[in-house]
Amino acid sequence: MEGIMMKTIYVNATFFTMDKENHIFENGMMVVEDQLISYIGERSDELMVGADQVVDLAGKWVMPGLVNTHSHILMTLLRGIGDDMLLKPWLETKIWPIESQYTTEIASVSAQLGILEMVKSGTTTFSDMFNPNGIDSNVVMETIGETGIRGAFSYSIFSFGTEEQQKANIKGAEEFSKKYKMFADGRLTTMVAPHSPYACTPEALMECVRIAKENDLMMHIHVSETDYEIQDILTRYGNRPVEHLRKLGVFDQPTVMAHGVVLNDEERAILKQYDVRVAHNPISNLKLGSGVADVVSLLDAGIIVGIATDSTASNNNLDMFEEVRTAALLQKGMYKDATKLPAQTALALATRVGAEAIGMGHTGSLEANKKADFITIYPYDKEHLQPVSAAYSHLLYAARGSDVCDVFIDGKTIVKDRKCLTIDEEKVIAEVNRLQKSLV
Ligand SMILES: CSC[C@H]1O[C@@H](n2cnc3c(O)ncnc32)[C@H](O)[C@@H]1O
Ligand SMILES: [Zn+2]
Repeated sequence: MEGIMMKTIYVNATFFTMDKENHIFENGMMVVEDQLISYIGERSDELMVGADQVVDLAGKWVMPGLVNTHSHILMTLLRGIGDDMLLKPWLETKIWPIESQYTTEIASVSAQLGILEMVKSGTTTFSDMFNPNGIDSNVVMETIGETGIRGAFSYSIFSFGTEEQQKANIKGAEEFSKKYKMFADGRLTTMVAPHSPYACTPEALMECVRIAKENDLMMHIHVSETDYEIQDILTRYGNRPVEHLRKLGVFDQPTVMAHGVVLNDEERAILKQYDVRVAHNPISNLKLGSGVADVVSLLDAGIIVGIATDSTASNNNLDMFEEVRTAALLQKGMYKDATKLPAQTALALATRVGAEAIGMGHTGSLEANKKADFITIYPYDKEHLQPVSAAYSHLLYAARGSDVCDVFIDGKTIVKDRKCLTIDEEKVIAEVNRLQKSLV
C-alpha cells in the first residue's frame, strides 16, 4: 500500500475532541487520511465520497490517546520490588543494585511489557527515561519501534563510577540522542536526560545542555521530588534545585521536569519564565512518601503540566485513567475545594496539554491536521459507566484503563477489541516471569 493514500471514515460514535473548546460530537464523524485526522465534526455525507473504508464504531466513545509524560518502561519488570520505601533508600538499596544486573534481554522484555500495559490502557504517547547501564540501547529502541507507540525515549546520564565511565555514559547518550532523534517513521524521538541535580555533577549537567543545544533536543530531568533533595542540593551547591539548574543553563533548553513536588512561588516564577514544563506523577509521589505537587499553583502560574505514572516500581501500574483521576482528587482534597482541577481541565492535562508539555503538539487532541492517535471505549456493557449520559464525567471519575477497546496510533490499529496487534502478549508475559526469577 506504500504511496497510496488511505481515507478511513469513523462513524456512529461520540467524539470527545479534547481540543481547546472541548467539542463533543455525538453521532459525529472523523476522517483519517493516512496518519492524519483531516476532519472531525458532524456527520457529513459529502465527505464520505472517496472513502476507502467506513468504520462503524457502534456507539463507542472516542477520545485522543492519553499522554504519559514521564515513565521508565525498562523498570516494568521491577513491579512489586521495593514497596513502602522512601525515594532515597528505594533508589540506593533496591533499584540501582537491581538495575546493575540488567541485560539487554531484560530491558527489551520490560519495555514490551510496559508498552503493552500502556497501549491496552489507552496511552498512545509517552516520554521515558532509561538507565542504559549494561544494555544495548539499539536493540531496545528497535523493539520499541516495532510496537507502534509514539514517544520520546531518553538515555539517562548519571555521574556515577570512574571518570572514564562517566565520559562513556555521556558519549553514549549523545550518540543515542542523535541517532534516534527521528525514528520509526518519526513516531519516536529522544531527549537529553540527566537523571537529577543530585545524581549529576554540574559539569555533567552542562554537557547535557551542550548536547541538547547542538542537536535541538528537549531536556528531561527529575527535579524537586523530595524535601531531602532540596536540603541536599542547598548544602552541596548553596542553592535549591531550580536555581541550581537555572544557573547551569539547563532551562535555556526546553525542559520537562518530572515531579516538582517541593516548589515555592519564586521557583514557580522561574519555571514560568523559562517555559519549563512539569510532569506530575501523583501516585508515585504518594507511594514514595514524597508529597503532593501543588498543581493548582503551577497552573495558576501559567506553567504547562502533564500527567505521568513514573515506573511500575513506584506506582505500581501504568494506567493513566487512574493517574489523572488521582491528580484531580488530590488537588480537591489538598485545597478542601471541590472546584479545583475539574474534569475537563484534568483530562486536558492527560491529553492535549501533556502532549504540548513534551513537545508533541501534533498529537493529544482530535483536530484536523493532528496525528490520528485515538482510543475507543464501549460504555454500554459496563456497570461503572452507567448511566452513559454523564460521559465526560465518567471519563475522569469512573473509567479505567481496562475499559479501552481499540487503540489507533498514526492511523494504524495497535489494539483491536483489547488484543494488541503489535506485541505477542502471551510470549511477553511468559518471558517476563522467566526473567524476573533471574533478577531477585
Ligand atoms: C533516569 S533513568 C531512569 C532511572 O531513574 C530512576 N528512577 C525511577 N523513578 C525515579 C524517581 O521517581 N525519582 C528518581 N529516580 C527515579 C531509576 O533508577 C531508573 O532506572
Ligand atoms: Zn522517574
